[in-house]
Amino acid sequence: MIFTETELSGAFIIDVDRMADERGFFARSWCEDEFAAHGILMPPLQANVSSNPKRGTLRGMHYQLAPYEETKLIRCTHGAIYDVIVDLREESATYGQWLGVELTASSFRMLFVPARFAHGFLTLTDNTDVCYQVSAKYAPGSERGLRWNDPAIRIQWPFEPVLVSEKDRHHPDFRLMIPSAEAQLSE
Ligand SMILES: Cc1cn([C@H]2C[C@H](O)[C@@H](COP(=O)(O)OP(=O)(O)O[C@H]3O[C@@H](C)C(=O)[C@@H](O)[C@H]3O)O2)c(=O)[nH]c1=O
Repeated sequence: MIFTETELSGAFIIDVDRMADERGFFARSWCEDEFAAHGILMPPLQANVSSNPKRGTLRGMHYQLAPYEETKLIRCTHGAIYDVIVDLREESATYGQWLGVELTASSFRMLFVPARFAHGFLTLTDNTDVCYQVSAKYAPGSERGLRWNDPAIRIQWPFEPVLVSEKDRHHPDFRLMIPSAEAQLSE
């Protein structure tokens, strides 16, 4: 696999390393050793599939609180998505910043989402399927979300979504943690 770290540390774009022959190609899409070599320890505890008949469907932006923080490995298996993550690690130099990556079924490209990031996607075509493995179990009481159009984050989506769940339309305003005056003075 070919790992490219993004400007949000710990988040990787991962391309498959194709071994082609007359039948097509073979490639790994996950490998414990290769992930560990990039500092990623990700026991896949659950794998999910998300089917989206309509272009413009938006799911997100989701995360789970400790101790159920999840890493996720996202892949589009039919159609195309604009996949977005937001760094929610308060101690991070890129806290509050977002990153968007187009993932298409034909590119086989994946996005690795570190723990303590919000994640969501917008479907770019009809009949888009997304498969992803996650490193923690589903913990409904620890689920949190921020709105796709939260003014504190200002994600630039390629176009306005046409279908967003009731839950995702009503996530509360996100409050960026402002470093304390004391911490700012000591910088
Ligand atoms: C995520 C999840 C949902 N569910 C149930 C809850 C609900 O009845 C139904 C649909 O749930 P949601 O509306 O939360 O589904 P969805 O909006 O597709 O949620 C997903 O969005 C993407 C962007 C992510 O990153 C995922 O981690 C996950 O949060 O499925 C489970 O049973 N297990 C799960 O792991």
